[in-house]
Amino acid sequence: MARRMMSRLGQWSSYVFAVDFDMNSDPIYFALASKHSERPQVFRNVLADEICYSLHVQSDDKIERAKFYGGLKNKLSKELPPECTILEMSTFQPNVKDSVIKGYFLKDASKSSATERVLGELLRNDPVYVCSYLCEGEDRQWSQHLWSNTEDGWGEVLEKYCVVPAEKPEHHPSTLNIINYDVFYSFEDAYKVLQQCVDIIPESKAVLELVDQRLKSKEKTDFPVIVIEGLDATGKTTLTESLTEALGATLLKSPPQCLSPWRARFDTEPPLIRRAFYALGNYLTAGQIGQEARQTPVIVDRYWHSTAAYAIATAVGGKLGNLPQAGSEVYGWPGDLLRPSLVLMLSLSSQERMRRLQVRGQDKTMEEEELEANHLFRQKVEEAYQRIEGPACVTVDASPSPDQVLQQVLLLIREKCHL
Ligand SMILES: Nc1ncnc2c1ncn2[C@@H]1O[C@H](COP(=O)(O)OP(=O)(O)OP(=O)(O)O)[C@@H](O)[C@H]1O
Ligand SMILES: Nc1nc2c(ncn2[C@H]2C[C@H](O)[C@@H](COP(=O)(O)OP(=O)(O)O)O2)c(=O)[nH]1
Repeated sequence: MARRMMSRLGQWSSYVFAVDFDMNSDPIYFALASKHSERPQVFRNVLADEICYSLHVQSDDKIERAKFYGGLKNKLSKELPPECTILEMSTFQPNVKDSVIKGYFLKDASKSSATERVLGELLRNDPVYVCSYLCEGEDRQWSQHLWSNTEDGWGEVLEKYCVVPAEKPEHHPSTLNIINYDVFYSFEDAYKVLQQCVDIIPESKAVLELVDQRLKSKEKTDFPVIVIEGLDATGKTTLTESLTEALGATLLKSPPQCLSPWRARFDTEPPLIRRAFYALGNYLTAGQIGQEARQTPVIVDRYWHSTAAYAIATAVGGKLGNLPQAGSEVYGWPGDLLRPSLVLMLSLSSQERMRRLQVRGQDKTMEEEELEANHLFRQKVEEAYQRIEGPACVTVDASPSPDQVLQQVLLLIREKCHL
């Protein structure tokens, strides 16, 4: 396995390695070469005399890659010495979609053999991991050595490459694998992921059986379909309930009630599997919308915008500016997913939203924790919401009283949906 991954420099000369030393700045980019092209400052300014390792998950099966990578950080944090810093790392071909291999860069200041022992154990037990050792030679040049493991520990150096600085690519590596890894743009693509999970996640079978019985949704609906979107505690539940009453509408939500028994289970899975679950939830809801919109207007509490916005914001590392540009295909609407008549996005100041979260007092979901703790994540979710098209969302100020928000929204619906 290790040989296959790093067999020939030719295969790797087109790859770049990105290491996130700091969440709020660009990664450090470096490449491998057969000889040093210039004195690489690439690490001088970030590494003292630590020993560094790069650890990748290399498998042709994307479910296996997702599962191994999903559990790896936890494993490393538990087993490595505390002086060993674990940094996100991507190996990719600049601007080549689907080319990203995710891994970790370990800066080991522990001055002990514990790190090598843990990595050796990892490589012996799971051949899906590939590990390299980076060091600075006497000539003060950096090189990367692919290590194989043998029964009694680290084996001989398999391949040695020179580490040289690499240009910052046009697109942040985390944007290269969004399609069909973080966001699914067809029923088929999402369905296939859960089909491949049946052996490792038994609950997938029950979800697929429900999805197989879903109602087929039509392109056009007889009555308007209005989706209410927004961050947690912006007032979606309050508004959707009063709106349903005011319009004599049917209230639906995504993921639909029938998936509730499995939601918490899939929330613990890596993005590839979790987002496929939510995508299938949207298709189930679409079938219900199609049926209900024959008799009444339909109000939906979260739908495609939530699925795509949270997935994109979670996938894209680093700064807000790393999000794919507006107009990118990642913000497109799935061609086979029912389109609503109107999507309203409730907008609220952070302070008022936090106040409402506290007042509500419910447990916070993992993503709510993230939204609260991480201003940058929240900004990315809000920005991604705004960039999604087909239809785009219309922003509504949710800070007035519940009744004033309701009146404002009824006016908008009358204007846009002629209700
Ligand atoms: N317009 C409003 N003004 C003041 N408080 C509000 C308003 N709308 C909702 N609230 C209160 O804010 C809290 C959150 O509201 P709600 O549960 O409707 O938000 P939500 O968007 O559905 O949250 P989540 O997405 O996390 O379920 C509740 O305590 C609710 O009573
Ligand atoms: N509904 C929905 N929620 C999603 C999706 N992807 C991520 N989330 C996050 C958003 C929220 O932080 C969290 C809870 O969503 P919610 O639908 O408001 O849950 P609930 O609290 O109403 O049951 O899940 C998604 O695809 N759909």
